[in-house]
Amino acid sequence: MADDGGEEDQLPCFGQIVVGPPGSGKTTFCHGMSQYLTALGREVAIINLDPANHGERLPYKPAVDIEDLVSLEGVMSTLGLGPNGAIIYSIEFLEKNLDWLLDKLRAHRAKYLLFDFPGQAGVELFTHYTCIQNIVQTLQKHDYRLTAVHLVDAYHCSDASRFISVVLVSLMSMMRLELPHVNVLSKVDLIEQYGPLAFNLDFFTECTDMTRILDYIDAPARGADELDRDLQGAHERPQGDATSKKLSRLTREICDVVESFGLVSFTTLDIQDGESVGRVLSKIDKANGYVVQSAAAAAAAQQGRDPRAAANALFQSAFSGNEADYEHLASVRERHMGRTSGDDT
Ligand SMILES: Nc1nc2c(ncn2[C@@H]2O[C@H](COP(=O)(O)OP(=O)(O)OP(=O)(O)O)[C@@H](O)[C@H]2O)c(=O)[nH]1
Repeated sequence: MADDGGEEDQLPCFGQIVVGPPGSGKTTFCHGMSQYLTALGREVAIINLDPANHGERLPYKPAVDIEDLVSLEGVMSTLGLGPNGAIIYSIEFLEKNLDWLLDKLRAHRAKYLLFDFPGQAGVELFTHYTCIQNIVQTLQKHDYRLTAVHLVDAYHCSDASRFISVVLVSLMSMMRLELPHVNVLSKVDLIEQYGPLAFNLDFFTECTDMTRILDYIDAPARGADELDRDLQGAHERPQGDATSKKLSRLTREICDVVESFGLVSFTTLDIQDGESVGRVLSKIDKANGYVVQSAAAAAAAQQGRDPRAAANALFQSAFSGNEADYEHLASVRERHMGRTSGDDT
């Protein structure tokens, strides 16, 4: 069934695996990204692999829906599992029935695919189970060229401990999925609401100097001046107990691990801002090679004056070059952060 190798199976198929913690904006991203891609002239199919996502929770109409294979409510009532256990069971059930998915996808091979993965139970699914890895590897074997898009709510920048945790989860998802990877700080339009950040936004997007954030543990939403005052006061206070010393050593080690891999960095996203979505897409296209394929197609179609190929070629030239990233970060700071960031690094 799955390995028949019809003619359409010979063509590579491009897409995105959208992952991230619960509420990070995955479903909204799939919906917004599909609208953006459609406007660019790409035909899109959204594949809903989150069994908890159905009915009114879904803003888009999925081309393939895991609900047609396994019902979350059915699993919960039949096996007496809670929501997390039922999601894990459902994804493992999908892994065992991958032919079902491959068959469903066959009708959409000519389209650009967006896979909406579950967030609930998401961390366990990556750390303790191999089902998502196996699903992704099988798709790759069938020439699905995918970029993992890992969304993290920008809210986590407002607290040092939380930020270290999400960076670690991002690193882990990069290592476990083994896909081209784009990490995204979502909902950046809300960042000003969380109060002053300890550092400029570039600190959180680049993640190159993680150990500097250690001083801000348990000191959320305070600027550098305020923190300096507190740290001076701390010298006069008795040292913390053995547990907190161990905890702070562990946190330092985690930061060292993240830094020494040198893999994690983020790009920012406001899903309602087309320019912001376009920047994220340009990174995704570079990561999975779509940009190369589409350039070749554009060149081939130029003689035939295919308008879709021309639009894609225009898109590429508009979003090539790293200078644009710096300009974009500056514009995010100006629009959404005002003077809320601290240390001017
Ligand atoms: N302001 C703002 N809100 C956003 C953005 N992206 C998502 N949201 C909101 O964040 C909430 C959660 O978004 P979802 O798309 O449901 O998140 P999810 O990751 O799919 O959630 P789970 O399926 O529970 O894992 C919704 O209320 C969205 O409207 C954004 O860029 N800006």
